[in-house]
Amino acid sequence: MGMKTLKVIKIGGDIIDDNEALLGFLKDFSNLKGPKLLVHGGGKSATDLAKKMGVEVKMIDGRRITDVHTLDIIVMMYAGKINKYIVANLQANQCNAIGFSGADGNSIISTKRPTTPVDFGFAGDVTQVNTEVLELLINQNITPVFCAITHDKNGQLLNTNADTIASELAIALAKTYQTELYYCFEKSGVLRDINDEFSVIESITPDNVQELIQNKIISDGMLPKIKNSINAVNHKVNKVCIGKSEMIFNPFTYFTSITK
Ligand SMILES: Nc1ncnc2c1ncn2[C@@H]1O[C@H](COP(=O)(O)OP(=O)(O)O)[C@@H](O)[C@H]1O
Ligand SMILES: CC(=O)N[C@@H](CCC(=O)OP(=O)(O)O)C(=O)O
Repeated sequence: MGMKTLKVIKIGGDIIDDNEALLGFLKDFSNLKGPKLLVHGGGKSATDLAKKMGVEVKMIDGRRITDVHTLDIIVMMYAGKINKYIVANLQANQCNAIGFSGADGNSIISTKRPTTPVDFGFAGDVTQVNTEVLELLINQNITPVFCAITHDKNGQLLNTNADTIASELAIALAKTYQTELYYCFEKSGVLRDINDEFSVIESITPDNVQELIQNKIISDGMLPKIKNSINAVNHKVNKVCIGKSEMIFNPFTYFTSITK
């Protein structure tokens, strides 16, 4: 008997910010058959709240510099408000879901990033993913919903980019399932010209990615997505797609495919 297919789906700041879009997505997601896992960001909501609270926001290469005040804000926003709202609305659609940070079930352990060349503060690089609890749930048709928070096993919560959470989970679960990784965001894929929705790059490989980064076609928030996509295809993830969430539900949608 072959392995079951697991879909790991990541949604980002733009869809989370738009309540109607988010509820529409959660309805479609609930109707998806088969094993699935959802990862959400929420960077935009965290930035808005930080500004309201007078906490300075700094991002470098699509990653947040997380000082002690920012850490409080992101834990409240990601593991609290957003995660519980998503789980409640999956329940409203008869999708039995359970919310996770990396501390829950000891599922994702990380270490604080080295402070050179850039000090990102309380940001964690993933060192270990434990899938036992996740597999128990998934096999009972319960859907894990992850926020972008990990822990260091010494009581410290750390901020980890949501794109990285998604790829690390997809890679770790690839030993049990055929995994497919979907990065959903507001554009139709990786665009050759950021202002032209029709300029979707169909396929990106480890061979042509460097050129796209050097030519600044890929920048900002697309950098973590692409780096994590390449890492995933290099570690037995069967399929990696970047585009609008429609790509999961409608076979006629354009998107960018990352392949080996
Ligand atoms: N070539 C590109 N194609 C599409 N988006 C790009 C590209 N280069 C940079 N970007 C930027 O990356 C952003 C997506 O990253 P981010 O804002 O972190 O999204 P999310 O919150 O969904 O992870 C886009 O909104 C866009 O501004
Ligand atoms: C370290 C780091 O950058 N963490 C991210 C985690 C949230 C995230 O990735 O949100 P989006 O997917 O909506 O961008 C941040 O705080 O912005």
